[in-house]
Amino acid sequence: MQLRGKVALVTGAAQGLGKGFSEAMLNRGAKVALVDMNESMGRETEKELSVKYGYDNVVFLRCDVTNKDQLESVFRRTVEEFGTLDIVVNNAGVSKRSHWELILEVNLMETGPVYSAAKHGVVGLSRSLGLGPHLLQRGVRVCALCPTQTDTDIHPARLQRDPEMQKMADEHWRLVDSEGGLIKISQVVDGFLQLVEDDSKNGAVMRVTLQRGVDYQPYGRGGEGVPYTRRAARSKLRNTEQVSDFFIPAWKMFRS
Ligand SMILES: NC(=O)C1=CN([C@@H]2O[C@H](COP(=O)(O)OP(=O)(O)OC[C@H]3O[C@@H](n4cnc5c(N)ncnc54)[C@H](O)[C@@H]3O)[C@@H](O)[C@H]2O)C=CC1
Ligand SMILES: CCCCCC(=O)CC\C=C/C=C/C=C/[C@@H](O)[C@@H](O)CCCC(=O)O
Repeated sequence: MQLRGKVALVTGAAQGLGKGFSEAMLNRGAKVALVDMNESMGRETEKELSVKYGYDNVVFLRCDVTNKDQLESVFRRTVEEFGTLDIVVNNAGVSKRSHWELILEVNLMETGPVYSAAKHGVVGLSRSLGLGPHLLQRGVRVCALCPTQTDTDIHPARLQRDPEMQKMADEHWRLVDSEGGLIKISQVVDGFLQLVEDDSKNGAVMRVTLQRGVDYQPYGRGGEGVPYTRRAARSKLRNTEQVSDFFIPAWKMFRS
């Protein structure tokens, strides 16, 4: 997909990876709706990117993605603002204090596993949507991008106000060091652009790591997903057994 003239909606776009993805698409001639719950940082980013890429090409829309009404509204407003919507980047993720403190209050030890379980859910959902027949038939691709530890504010560097938090932050940084440090946002953005621009990638799960750079998570088959073509979409509708690795067992059970 050529990005020039396309319209994208990016959640969590005020900073970090979301801002990086937004800027990369603007740089290639797309228009971007920056969606974020952090109004002050969102406005700052809107101003910065508007000055660089044109006021007509960038808009900030405040939204907490956990609020269904707000989320529906930003989709509507993006189309009102730019006339259409081609790309959605579901990037918003919990960051820093509010969520960390909430989770820590509940149970310090649960933080890692809960985060990891939630992210596995996103991968499963993306593959299921991408490889299923319904979106494919409409020409919609869905992919997941899994970067390793990246240099953004999500890391608990500043949680050093009490000893427990300090301990957790130390453990976190030990893990990061053992993996060779943080990867740069620009390296993840390079992977992101490949995923968006290459129409043959659908249901794919891209990894970006220090060790291997950009590669794809292999699955039983179709690790890089299934190329989108109208023919593939039609054949998928005829042969539902090909739908996805996740869907197949349930489908077989249902038929027997
Ligand atoms: N930085 C890293 O090492 C990695 C990050 N990720 C994921 O990438 C995504 C982006 O992370 P970073 O850029 O590192 O984080 P970040 O903390 O730098 O930025 C996250 C942005 O999302 C926004 N946000 C959070 N909750 C929101 C909500 N409910 N509604 C709207 N906006 C919300 C925040 O205001 C912030 O602007 C997250 O989903 C994260 O889990 C994945 C792998 C590695
Ligand atoms: C203690 C819980 C921390 C949870 C929040 C974060 O740290 C934010 C960072 C988000 C995701 C980090 C993912 C890291 C993955 C690496 O462990 C993994 O990519 C290493 C893979 C190495 C390889 O396969 O070559």
